[in-house]
Amino acid sequence: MAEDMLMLNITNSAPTFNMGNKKFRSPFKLADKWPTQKEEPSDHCPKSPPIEPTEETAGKKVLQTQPGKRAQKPTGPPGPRQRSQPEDGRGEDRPFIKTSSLFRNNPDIPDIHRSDVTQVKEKVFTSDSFAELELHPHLLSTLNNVLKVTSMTSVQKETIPVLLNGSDAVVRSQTGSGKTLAYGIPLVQTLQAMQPKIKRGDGPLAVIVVPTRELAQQSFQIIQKLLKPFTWIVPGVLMGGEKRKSEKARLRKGINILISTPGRLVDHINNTLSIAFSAVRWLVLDEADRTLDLGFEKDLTVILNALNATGPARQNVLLSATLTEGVSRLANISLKEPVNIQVSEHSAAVGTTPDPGVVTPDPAGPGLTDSFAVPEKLQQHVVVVPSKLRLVCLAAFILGKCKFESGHKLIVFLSSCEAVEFLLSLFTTVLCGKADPSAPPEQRPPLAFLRLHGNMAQEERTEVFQEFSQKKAGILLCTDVAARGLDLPQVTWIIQYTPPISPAEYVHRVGRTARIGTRGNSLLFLTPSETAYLNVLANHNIGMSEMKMEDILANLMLDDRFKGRGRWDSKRSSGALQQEIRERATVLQTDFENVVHANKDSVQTAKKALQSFLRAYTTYPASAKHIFHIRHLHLGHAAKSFGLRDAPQGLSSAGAGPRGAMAKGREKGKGKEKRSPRKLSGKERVANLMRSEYASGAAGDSAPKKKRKKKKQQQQQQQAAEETRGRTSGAGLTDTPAGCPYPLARPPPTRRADCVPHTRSPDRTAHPVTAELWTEIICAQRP
Ligand SMILES: Nc1ncnc2c1ncn2[C@@H]1O[C@H](COP(=O)(O)OP(=O)(O)OP(=O)(O)O)[C@@H](O)[C@H]1O
Repeated sequence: MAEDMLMLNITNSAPTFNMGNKKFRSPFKLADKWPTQKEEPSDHCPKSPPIEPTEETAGKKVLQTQPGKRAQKPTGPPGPRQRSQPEDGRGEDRPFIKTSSLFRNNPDIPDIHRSDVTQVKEKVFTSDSFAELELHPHLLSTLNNVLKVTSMTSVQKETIPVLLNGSDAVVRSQTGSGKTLAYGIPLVQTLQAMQPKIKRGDGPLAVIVVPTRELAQQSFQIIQKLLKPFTWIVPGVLMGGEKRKSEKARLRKGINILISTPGRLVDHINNTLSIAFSAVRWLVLDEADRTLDLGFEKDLTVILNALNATGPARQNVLLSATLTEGVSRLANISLKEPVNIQVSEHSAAVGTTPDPGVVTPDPAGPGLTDSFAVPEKLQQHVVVVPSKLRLVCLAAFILGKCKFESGHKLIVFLSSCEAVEFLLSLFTTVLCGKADPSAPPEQRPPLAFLRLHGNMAQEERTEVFQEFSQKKAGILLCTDVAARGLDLPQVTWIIQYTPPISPAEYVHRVGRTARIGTRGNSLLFLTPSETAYLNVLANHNIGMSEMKMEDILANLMLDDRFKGRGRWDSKRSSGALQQEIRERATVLQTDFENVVHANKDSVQTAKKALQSFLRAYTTYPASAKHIFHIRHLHLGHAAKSFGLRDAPQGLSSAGAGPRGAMAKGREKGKGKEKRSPRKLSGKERVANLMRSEYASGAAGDSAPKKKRKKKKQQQQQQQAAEETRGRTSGAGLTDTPAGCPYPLARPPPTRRADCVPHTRSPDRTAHPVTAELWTEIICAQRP
């Protein structure tokens, strides 16, 4: 990545800047960041040697300046000017900082017109009170006094009577609409009324399966509150990361409402003798589309086998904000005459104005029947940012919201655990800096960064989850492990720094804000080559307005730590302002690069983060490959968004980066003998990508290969035995309806669970599987 290079000389002033009615003084002297030439260079900030004025490298111009010399005027679109010595002579003893131009050689940003998508609407609240239901008076008072809810939400009004009636149900309603209570209330009402009274020793009467540990904890807490007056019913949570031994002890004592992640439940089914499902009357699959995903297919099959083997008639409930018709249809044929509950009005016709540039549904998309409702008070935005500018743009947005405004709580979604760790460390170092004790408190709101991803120890995950829940302001950097179900109060902004793997995941991510009728905002980052994704979202009735990158970068004008040449004042032209913004962005990028290149370890961390980003980029489903293809990425520009000055070498070995892809192509072309790995079939590819940090923490997830193989063999034997039991007990397989994913009422087809490789995706979360693909997989596996 031989970009045009600039030499910057950073002045050591701490000026003030006026914007509107805000006046800010930089809390830092820039000398805090860059030592003078007289100082010993620290690890953090290597001394830059004087550089020759101009050189040509690999056919590309490299511009450099020397103190007091004006840089050669660049051609092409305006970039940040070279830094010359300030006229007042300040900063003469500063070293020059080498940085490549951020604003050159970027792809054009296409015009995005306001979309003409009509959003699917859902009314959150009804005027009906819980008192209208015939609930136990203690349950009613718990709702009013402990949970502080009096009137029902729409989904609760529709769902509770159906479930109290004993029917199976498939429930779809928007995020944050109260689905947990929609199943929780009838569940508790039914169980408390059972005669003879439930005893702890009866074991599980209800099994609630949720995809993540945090959601398991959250659901457990809500059920626990509902059970307050009914002390004889014992709830319990089983989840990866917790001590199996203590879970086994709790299972031995008895758990009546069992909440679990799929993998950990399977772990106990396989290894805990005291787990018995003979009394189970309820099965709830929350976030059912995720749980029915191929990633959890094997786990769910084991769970259903165990439940079907001994249990009595059972009520099944499937819930999600994104149960597509395909998933519901497949569930319908497995459930016993389920009632389909869908709160949204499905009238929303999507305009198809043929103007060029207008975001319209993709005709090749899944069809309008798969439209998703998003909260009405959610303001959705998109910003198109060239790769090179992504890092500074995200930083500028965070600074704008969390440093110069107060009361903002942000969740930033990234595609890999490594990227989360990397950005946490980089932002903490560069953006937080040292607090200025002399600044008034309102001018230095804390930039509190937290992180949440699947590679963290469970204790820490729990701590972070609770800490962020209680915080009034802060930034949570996370992977999709936080995308589903989590009810984190007062989140004001959802930032999708890397686009979601599917429109459904988009809906769940943005659903962490604007919950239960409150206001919220979301911002989706796309690169110029990814803007077609807006059409895909439009196809699901998701529309948004554009935010300009320049407006986000303008937040840097509030932060004099990243001051440019120091000549700009508010009276000068807008061109000068734009110039200053660009200079500040360059200063900030330089700062990032200096931190990254401070030592070998930090460079290595950045490379790892880049590599994981590239790997995650290869996991978009085939249907989205025309938008998110690794070949569309410019490796050098992507590297810059990880604070790397150049495209790193050697990524090709992972086969992940564009170079990897290109290298393969070259090898092929030269007719080298080295054979490329066998091309995976669509099914294999999807299955390989399935496993992720959604995984349960079951032993198999982290066990070495040999151990996993042994475990797999054991599971196969066990399964074969279970199947034999199923056949002999008359639970025939032959009448399973065609296309049925999970015969919830009877055991699944022979050895189906063995057909799909059970591997972890490196960083990405599981792909949602389309109904068609699902049917294809299931049918292909039929004996
Ligand atoms: N009837 C009600 N009145 C007021 N608040 C409610 C009511 N029901 C639920 N809530 C609150 O709404 C919030 C969201 O509820 P919940 O987490 O169950 O939503 P959800 O539909 O499951 O969301 P997601 O699809 O994201 O999982 C919670 O804080 C819950 O306490």
